Amino acid sequence: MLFAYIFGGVLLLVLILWYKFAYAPYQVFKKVGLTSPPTVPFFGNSLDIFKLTDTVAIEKWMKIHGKVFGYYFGARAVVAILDLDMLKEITIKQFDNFTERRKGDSGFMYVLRKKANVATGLVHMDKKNWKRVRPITSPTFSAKKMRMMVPLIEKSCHTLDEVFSDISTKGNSTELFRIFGHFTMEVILATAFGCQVNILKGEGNSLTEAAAGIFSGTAITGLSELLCSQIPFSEKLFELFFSNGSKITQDFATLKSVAMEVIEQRRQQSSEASENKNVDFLQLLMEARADDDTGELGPGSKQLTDDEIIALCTTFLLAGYETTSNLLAFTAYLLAMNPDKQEKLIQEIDKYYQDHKESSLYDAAHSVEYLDWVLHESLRVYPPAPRTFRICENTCTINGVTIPAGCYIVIPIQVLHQSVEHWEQPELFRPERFSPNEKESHHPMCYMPFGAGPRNCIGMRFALMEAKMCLMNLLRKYKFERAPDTQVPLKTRIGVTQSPADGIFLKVLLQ
Ligand code: HEM
Repeated sequence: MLFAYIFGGVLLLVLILWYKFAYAPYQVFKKVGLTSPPTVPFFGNSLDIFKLTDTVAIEKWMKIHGKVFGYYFGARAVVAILDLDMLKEITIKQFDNFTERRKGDSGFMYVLRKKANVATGLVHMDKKNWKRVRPITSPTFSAKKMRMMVPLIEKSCHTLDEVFSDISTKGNSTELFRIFGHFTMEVILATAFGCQVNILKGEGNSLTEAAAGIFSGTAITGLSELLCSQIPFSEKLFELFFSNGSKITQDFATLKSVAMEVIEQRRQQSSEASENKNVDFLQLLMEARADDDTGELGPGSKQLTDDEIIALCTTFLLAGYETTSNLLAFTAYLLAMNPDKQEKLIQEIDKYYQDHKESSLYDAAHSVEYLDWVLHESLRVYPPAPRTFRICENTCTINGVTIPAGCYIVIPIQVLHQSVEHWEQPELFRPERFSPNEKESHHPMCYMPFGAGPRNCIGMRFALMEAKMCLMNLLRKYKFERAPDTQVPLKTRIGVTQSPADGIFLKVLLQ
């Protein structure tokens, strides 16, 4: 009798587990007639994603299931969309139903932020808060405001020049991804945290260490999302595991306390003459700040709390540092591998300076058209953000496809950029694709390195300005050359961003 009870109990438990982890989550697409690859209990299709990366897995599934299909990341239902008209509906026309990108109030990063008391930044912000905060933040990225930050970027460009001068005399190949990483870290810490650091010259401090620590922590976000999708109490486990004393929690806390200190200092200096004022994101966001810092601002409020300012600056660091260093490193690689294109760019730069001897770096960087094409083509070949997401708020039907409420939509940027349907010989680096004549012939939705619609990358203008100034300064003097240890073809690592898997080894030569 006892045996029968135990057997019955075990059977019931197995049935419940099977229903919870192997059956119920995987009915979403069947109900609306969307095809999806076969699932593995608990994991859904995530094992393929861990093995291949989502970009490669989507390319593989697309060949079987077409331009719109579903897959499961753990228990999370994700719809992959490669149909350009549908993408336009989702990112632009029906934006109000697809405003959110990812659930900001779950996962490993959320737990860390919560522990360090750092609020959610723009990237993961929910619809209500995003609708209030984005319009306040957007003006800080206007062309006029960006220009005010030029001196901060120029400073790091000059230091980078010294580093390159040193490298070029040695004549051997150098790993450039790390160096560009130091450059973009310096720039973002100066512009977002108001802190002048000299990482390019090998000087670190608690802030640079904290920023680097947070980046190493993002490596486990995929696994944490899988657990959170299946097991609701996973966050509690993370909270226990990453105690207040853990390194990464401390790193978040360091960023917060540095930013808080700078805010306090600036407030004390606020009575000083306005020409002494620092102009950086922190300052611009502070000027949009509420006097009454209760944190209870209404939906129409045009002001930010201190917590929101710090969360935004942390987001700028997370979203802007690695993406821009990837762009610079990939561009250097592509120029070295395509010497004719590099030669043309150098000639265009020389020609510009012959006619404008006294030009500022900013003006030069924005006047040489070919540099713009080169960067756009580099972003097409190796998009630093290889995908982005939206969440479907209410069940809807677009172009005959029903998308259930709560589903994530993945926009596979990298796959779109490499599609033979949209690009002739997509594997070739051909900046001329972005000349005014050719540009018109592309559907706007097949190229979106900075995303699309009202929730696109807020830092696009800043990233392009920084990359242009950096390359313009370097290519006046130096050129990149393939070395015996340059990896061909280049292997990339696709995590939160796409980066060179083993660095970028190139020679840097004086022209
Ligand atoms: C080459 C460099 C960069 C690339 C390729 C890039 C790419 C992207 C992409 C694809 C998105 C998602 C857009 C969407 O879902 O439609 C995004 C969002 C975002 N990016 Fe960038 N980004 C870059 C640099 C920066 C910089 C320098 C900053 C800040 C200073 C920044 C801040 C942000 C923020 C805050 C968001 C979220 C916007 C929102 O949800 O309203 N990014 N970026």
